[in-house]
Amino acid sequence: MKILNVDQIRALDQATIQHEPIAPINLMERAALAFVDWFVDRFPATTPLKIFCGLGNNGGDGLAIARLLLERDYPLEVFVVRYAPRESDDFMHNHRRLKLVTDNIRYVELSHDIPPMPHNEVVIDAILGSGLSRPAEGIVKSAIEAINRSPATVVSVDIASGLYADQPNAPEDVIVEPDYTVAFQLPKLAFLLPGNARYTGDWQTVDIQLHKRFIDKAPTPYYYTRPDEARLLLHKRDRYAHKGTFGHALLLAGSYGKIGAAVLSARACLRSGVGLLTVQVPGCGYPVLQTAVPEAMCRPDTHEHVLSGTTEVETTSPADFTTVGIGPGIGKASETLAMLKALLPTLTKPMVIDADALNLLGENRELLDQLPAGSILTPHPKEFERLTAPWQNDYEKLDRLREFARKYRVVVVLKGAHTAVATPEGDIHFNATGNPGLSTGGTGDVLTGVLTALLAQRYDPVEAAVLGVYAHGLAGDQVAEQRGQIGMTATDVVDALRWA
Ligand SMILES: NC(=O)C1=CN([C@@H]2O[C@H](COP(=O)(O)OP(=O)(O)OC[C@H]3O[C@@H](n4cnc5c(N)ncnc54)[C@H](OP(=O)(O)O)[C@@H]3O)[C@@H](O)[C@H]2O)[C@@H](O)CC1
Ligand SMILES: Nc1ncnc2c1ncn2[C@@H]1O[C@H](COP(=O)(O)OP(=O)(O)O)[C@@H](O)[C@H]1O
Ligand SMILES: [K+]
Repeated sequence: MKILNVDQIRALDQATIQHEPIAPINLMERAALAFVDWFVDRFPATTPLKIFCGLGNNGGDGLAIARLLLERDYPLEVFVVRYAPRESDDFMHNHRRLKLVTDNIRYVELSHDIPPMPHNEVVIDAILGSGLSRPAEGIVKSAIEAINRSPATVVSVDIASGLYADQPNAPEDVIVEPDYTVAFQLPKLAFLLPGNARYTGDWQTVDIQLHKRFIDKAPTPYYYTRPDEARLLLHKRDRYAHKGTFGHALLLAGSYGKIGAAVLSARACLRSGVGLLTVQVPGCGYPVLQTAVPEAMCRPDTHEHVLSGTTEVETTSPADFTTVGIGPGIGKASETLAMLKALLPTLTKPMVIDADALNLLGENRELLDQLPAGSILTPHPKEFERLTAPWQNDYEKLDRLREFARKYRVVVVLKGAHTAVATPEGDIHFNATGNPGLSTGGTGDVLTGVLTALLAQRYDPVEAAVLGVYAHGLAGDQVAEQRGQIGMTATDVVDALRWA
């Protein structure tokens, strides 16, 4: 699913109006109906409502929503926040329509016009939408502050009032902090950024049948992966396949005290369809790995505590494996850095790089040029910062991410809520699955195993990253459903991986 910027959304609106064709006021009605369909499923018709409307089209939506909810017998009051002398045409049209069915419209011009909003009420926020062009001030600011102070449940129409859809807000900006946002058709880029979590609540999109061909043609670097889109990426298994079909992966993982990372990664790799797996661990990890993961072959490093790259019995060289995954639990010993330096120039096929392997790259940036094209890097934000430089805000972070992926021709999986997968072409795919239960040690090691398995099966690296991140988050969601987020462990996530 594409994410469009505000100018494109405006153009999309116009394209729908012209090509369908549909009158603007009827498109607004369709949007209001879609909101109301969402709303009535969640809040019974006895819920007292206060609907705050601005003077633009977001306010027009609010007025139409008010009329449609009155038809469904909700007890409600409408508050028009009158911050300017100018109203949009469709606002005025809906204002006239609403006045025909209720006298309960009040005007908020001064602070004392703002009503109390007790905890049993629902507030619908339709003050400002995607047309926000400057920070909220005056009575708009006061209304937003009052909404945020109130214990009522808040639902924002299209986007929280005061939040920019595709550019950074200043830290001092006053923005509605909703419990829910119901957005029209497409998510806004702002919804996917960690700094905006307070300003989106639980957000959803509702379909208002905007012009599909316009969306298909609109250029954008930003995508949001829906479950059906992710599932389409899954390769079918050939009836006559054998284990060679699914590749032989080499995982370089673990150090003294962190052999568990190697175990988790190896188990996840095996649960993600790899044909054969060899794991190289420091000598001390050999009995652990052979016992915990009997399906994997194990080659012990000659070094007892860290990876140095040499093995007792010289076997296949890393370059001869279908792919290599490196990083979970490896630490940053000088021997391990030496191994990485020797390894990179020998590899040509895309590989997976995680954890301390990324930190070693950050400290030895000349190595970045040696990464095989199409490799997948899986930093969390701190690791990504070590690879680049600190950023001022989430938008700058996205720019960094796109630049980095383009410059080194790699796929960067920036982990966290709505993990962002940046491609060598400079696109970013945001993930929809996962939950804060995954914020527990070892889940990143699991992801490395998953991605290594997909590269071994010869998935295109971008598809591997998008699909792997989706499946990993989905496993986390399944665990959360069965046993809750708080008790989730990385092992649970491995066991919940499903590929169907
Ligand atoms: N696109 C779609 O698919 C559909 C969109 N729909 C709906 O339309 C909404 C977008 O509508 P919109 O463009 O009228 O924007 P909205 O935010 O309501 O008001 C802008 C006005 O407010 C003003 N203004 C700006 N900042 C301000 C501030 N801080 N304080 C005070 N004023 C401020 C601004 O002033 P100006 O910048 O012109 O000076 C302008 O006059 C969208 O979110 C959705 O709800 C649906 O109905 C149908 C399908
Ligand atoms: N709040 C969250 N929502 C969704 N996914 C999350 C959240 N917190 C963490 N995760 C996921 O959990 C994993 C954590 O990886 P990482 O930080 O490397 O941990 P570790 O190194 O301990 O395994 C990543 O895949 C990340 O996307
Ligand atoms: K709003």
